[in-house]
Amino acid sequence: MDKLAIIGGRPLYGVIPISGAKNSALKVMAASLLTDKPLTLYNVPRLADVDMLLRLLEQHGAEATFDGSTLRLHAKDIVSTEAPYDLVRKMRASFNVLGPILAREGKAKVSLPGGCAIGARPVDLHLKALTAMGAKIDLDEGYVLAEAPEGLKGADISFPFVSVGATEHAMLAATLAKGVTRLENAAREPEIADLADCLNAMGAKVSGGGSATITIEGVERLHGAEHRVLPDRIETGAYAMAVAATGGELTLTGTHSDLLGAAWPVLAETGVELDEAEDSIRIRRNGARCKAVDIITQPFPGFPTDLQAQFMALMTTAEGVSTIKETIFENRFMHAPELGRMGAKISVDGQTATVRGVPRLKGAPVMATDLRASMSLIIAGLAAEGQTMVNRVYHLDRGFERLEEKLQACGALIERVKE
Ligand SMILES: CC(=O)N[C@H]1[C@@H](OP(=O)(O)OP(=O)(O)OC[C@H]2O[C@@H](n3ccc(=O)[nH]c3=O)[C@H](O)[C@@H]2O)O[C@H](CO)[C@@H](O)[C@@H]1O
Ligand SMILES: C=C(OP(=O)(O)O)C(=O)O
Repeated sequence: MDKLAIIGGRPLYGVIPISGAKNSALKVMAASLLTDKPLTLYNVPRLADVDMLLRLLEQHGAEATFDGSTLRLHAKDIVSTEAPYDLVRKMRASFNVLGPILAREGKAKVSLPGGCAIGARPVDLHLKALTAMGAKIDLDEGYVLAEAPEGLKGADISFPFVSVGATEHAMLAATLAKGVTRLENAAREPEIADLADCLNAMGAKVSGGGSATITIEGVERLHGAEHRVLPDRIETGAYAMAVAATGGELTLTGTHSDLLGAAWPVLAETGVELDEAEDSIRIRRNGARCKAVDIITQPFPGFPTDLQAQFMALMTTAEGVSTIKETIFENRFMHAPELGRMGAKISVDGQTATVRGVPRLKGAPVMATDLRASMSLIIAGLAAEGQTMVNRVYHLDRGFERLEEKLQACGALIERVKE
């Protein structure tokens, strides 16, 4: 298992190009199963999760060609309606092939999903949405068996709470349903609007993507299209927090501040200097320590749960006491004890962590527990005095494209140790 060795305590200076968003790329890739015509996607990040989903799509019959960050997918025929455990268990988004296969073929058998172990993460809202559209759903030996031999039909679906995955799943399935589907209390994450744009380019009739009410008028068939994946807001926020922690100045290109929702004003409150141009943002901290700021994770446009771990790393050396409340996932503080190994003062009580800032962390061996937690350890390692060894970096490879290369170009001493 690879490790990352970091010698910390150096400021970051330079330019980091932001990749396409993993959490959008995976959903628009699943959309390719809705049509027998080619879908060309630009700005697709080369990540372990993308490779894993490609293997799943190929198993269903899609042909895939990757050229740089351009991915061409062509699911001319669906040769298998079954998504096996081994290809679905590692990643949440692979479950979203269920809706497209069911909508196109009238049946699907998909393993229950995996993904980061940050909570129970049931899929009841996904299944209720598909059931409301007329699917007959059974669970058997860890698989969801879904049938809709006459096709799916439009439905009014009101989600009891916001779910990104369930909103996307319902949108994907509803594009080919007979009649109109209305989603209430839909997730408003930027990736939802991106998926709606991609589906519309394919001939779907989706309106309201990115708002709490989404309407999908079903169409007979979808066609080929080209779509550019939006920038990764979590990668953007993570590098912004990295330079806030180490000091220095980074320009992040191919991204913009609107994607960060509440994380942008929160960063400003910590005292870092923020600037933005049309297609880039600049973050600078020289001298004074960051100030402690309290946050509560919320669905977009609130502070994203996927940046909570990275923000906690920043707060470990801030001036003052910060409280961090996690409201989306019940088990997403696994980085706290790891940060503690480096001298961070964090106490966790249920869903709230209290971080008492210390002037400096000290490098230590630490264990990455999930994707975003891993990035928090990288940030802490970059800011800490001495060497940090981050174990289990395969989590990072799921979601941060060319991480070492991007950081090395800005002066970080970070190396992959192959084992
Ligand atoms: C691949 C991908 O895009 N993953 C993102 C997606 O995950 P994901 O789509 O899994 O997250 P959801 O928004 O669905 O989850 C929100 C909450 O709803 C619960 N829930 C969800 C569905 C359901 O059927 N029943 C249920 O109870 C979850 O356990 C969680 O507590 O959004 C999360 C919230 O922004 C991000 O952290 C993940 O990075
Ligand atoms: C939690 C994440 O991924 P997944 O939903 O696949 O576990 C993530 O992207 O932070």
